[in-house]
Amino acid sequence: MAGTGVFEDIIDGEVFKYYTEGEWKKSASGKSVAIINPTTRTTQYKVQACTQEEVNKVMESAKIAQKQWAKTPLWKRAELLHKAAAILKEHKAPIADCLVKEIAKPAKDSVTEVVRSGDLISYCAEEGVRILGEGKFLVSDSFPGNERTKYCLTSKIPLGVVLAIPPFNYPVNLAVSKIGPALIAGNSLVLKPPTQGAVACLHMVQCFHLAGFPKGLINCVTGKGSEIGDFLTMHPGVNCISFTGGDTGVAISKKAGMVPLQMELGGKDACIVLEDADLDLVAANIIKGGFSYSGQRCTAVKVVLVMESVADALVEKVNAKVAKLKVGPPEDNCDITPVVSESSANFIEGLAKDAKTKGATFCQEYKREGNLIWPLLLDNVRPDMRIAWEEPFGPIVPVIRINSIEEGIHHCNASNFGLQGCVFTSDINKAILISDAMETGTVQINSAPARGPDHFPFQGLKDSGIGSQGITNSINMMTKIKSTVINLPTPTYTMG
Ligand SMILES: NC(=O)C1=CN([C@@H]2O[C@H](COP(=O)(O)OP(=O)(O)OC[C@H]3O[C@@H](n4cnc5c(N)ncnc54)[C@H](OP(=O)(O)O)[C@@H]3O)[C@@H](O)[C@H]2O)C=CC1
Ligand SMILES: O=C(O)[C@H](O)COP(=O)(O)O
Repeated sequence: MAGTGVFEDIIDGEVFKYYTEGEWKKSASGKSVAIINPTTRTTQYKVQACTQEEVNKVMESAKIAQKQWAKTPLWKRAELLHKAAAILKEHKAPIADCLVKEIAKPAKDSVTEVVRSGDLISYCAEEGVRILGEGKFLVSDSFPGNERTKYCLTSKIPLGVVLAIPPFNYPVNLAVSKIGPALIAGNSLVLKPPTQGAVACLHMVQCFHLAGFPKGLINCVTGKGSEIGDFLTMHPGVNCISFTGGDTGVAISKKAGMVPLQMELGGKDACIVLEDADLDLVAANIIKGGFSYSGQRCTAVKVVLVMESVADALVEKVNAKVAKLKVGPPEDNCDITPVVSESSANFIEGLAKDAKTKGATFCQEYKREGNLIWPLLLDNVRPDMRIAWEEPFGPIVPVIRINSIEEGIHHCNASNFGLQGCVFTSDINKAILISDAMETGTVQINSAPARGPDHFPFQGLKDSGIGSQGITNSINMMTKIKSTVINLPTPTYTMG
């Protein structure tokens, strides 16, 4: 039950509090934001609608706490992160239950997300101690015309206050993928969780609180992004923004000040299938890649580009697997659960209707009950259909038949997105050539796109993002370089 046991402090009546100064607080706004359960379509939880004044205080608190935290030994930072990871995993059940109720994530996937998040935090701690524990030592005479009279010591220092904004579909995992690197690098953290997923995030924040992090170091403000978001991202107290979500990120990148940005945005991940592909493997990966969590993954397979000669056989195999997908509530661990909101379901429906009007082959009847949309494979999709280019973020996968590899690569690269892609073939030489030609941050060979494991670099090109995530890259992105140069009166060379 949310807000009970070790989590009882985070709620007041029926409204969850926000967190700053090491305390759970009620907002002076007197307003709350309802979190609608996608399955029941009724209000499940309520969180505070924080005020701008409260954001100002949070930023000041984070700034003060960061100065002290930057003087905390790396091993101590890591120790606290390991504690938080252990507490998070210890309480995976209530946090997972929040995910089930807030974002209709299947129960077992919800538990997996929380455990994966604990593992991510611990890996952050270990990686941070390694990479932040070393710098560079440069000598001047490696540059022409110089004697060895200068020693340059460089180190990675924190940026200051990191603003973390995760999306609804991995509210815990994509929060800690920002929090862990920020903290181990010596930064303080202000988290603005997605409205759908906010209560799971607040429970996660309580785990950091119980681990004993310094007051003011970690803060969590709640409220609709459309209401409080701009005030946060344009706040002068912010020294770095790490955002994951949709087009909102593009708007933020135009409003933010002179601060480092880490943006993971939308995707239209293409799955290119060659004639020599293992079609059983392909079909299994289209199901896993295209329909997991009802397609609400930025790395979902979002368009299949299959050689005409094997298209019929592939579509038949995929349809047979679609028929076996369990559709229903997340509590029953169904494969296909309600999408996150009515607006999302309406958007998906619009794409399906457009495809229908323009002549796509519906391999299944379109069916929807509330936010629950039955899995749909669309064959004979053409480039004039919206589904060929737009990101449904739903259980609908378009198939475009191609007659050459070049045609597949062209469609993939004509997209404004460039997150991931995948190619299925038994010829590794062709796979590498195609991977090199695909303008995406990652190409998976003979498997569906995926961000995990979380220590792999993860980046979007073009409209899919700025910078690179993955634990090591995130830690480095949340630091800057400081140089100290020692000037000697006369040249000296260290002798053996
Ligand atoms: N590349 C990646 O790794 C991922 C990309 N995505 C993409 O995100 C979309 C779906 O996720 P979704 O959560 O709906 O994305 P949104 O962009 O709508 O929201 C992402 C986050 O931004 C917040 N937000 C909204 N408006 C503002 C604002 N003006 N300023 C600051 N923050 C704001 C949201 O808060 P609130 O919920 O209160 O509106 C939420 O926490 C899809 O396009 C998907 O592809 C999603 C996950 C991962
Ligand atoms: O935002 C997303 O959808 C996630 O980055 C996908 O992560 P996964 O590929 O590990 O499920």
